[in-house]
Amino acid sequence: MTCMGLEAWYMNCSDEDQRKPHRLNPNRSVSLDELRKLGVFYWKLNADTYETDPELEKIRKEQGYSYMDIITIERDRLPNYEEKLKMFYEEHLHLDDEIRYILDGQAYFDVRDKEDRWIRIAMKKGDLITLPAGIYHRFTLDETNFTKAMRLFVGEPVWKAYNRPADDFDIRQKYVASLQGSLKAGDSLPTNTLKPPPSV
Ligand SMILES: CSCCC(=O)/C(O)=C/O
Ligand SMILES: [Fe+2]
Repeated sequence: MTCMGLEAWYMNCSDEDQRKPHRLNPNRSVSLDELRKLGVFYWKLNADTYETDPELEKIRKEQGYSYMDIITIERDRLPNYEEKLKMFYEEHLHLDDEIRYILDGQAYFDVRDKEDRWIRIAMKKGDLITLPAGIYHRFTLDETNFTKAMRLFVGEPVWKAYNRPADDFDIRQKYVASLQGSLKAGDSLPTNTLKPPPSV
């Protein structure tokens, strides 16, 4: 299913090249609503005007995304390309939200659903996505082997990734509790569940 430009689906378990789509047969698509329930949020923007885009400015202000840089992921442009791609595709979590805006090219983010199944999210130019702190996920280029992405962060960026298993982290436990709707009074929610974007 295509939803305002974002397409996501459940993955098969084949050992084929990670850059292939890995769709089930028949395909089983995942809606924006289902992604939102996992704490994954999405905006569609005009990447051609990202330097002056008031809509991006508004999101950054509202969500507190004070930091930004741009990463180009391509064999001859990214230092230690192979090593980094391998690292990005290891299943991991972060202690903070991961916020990425695709300025050019395309790529996949994979996230685990509540039953620990992989969902593949196809990111295209103009897609801005936020993955909540504590969600297990990974990233890969697709068969076009190129993407340019803006990385956004609240405050000073922390890129540290914790590979699975990382279940003992407080943020992981809070994330899992938020999925089950069992947060206790006084617990803080993963950031994005507090600040959902307007519907797109
Ligand atoms: C598109 S930025 C590279 C991927 C990355 O930083 C990360 O943490 C993937 O999960
Ligand atoms: Fe990550």
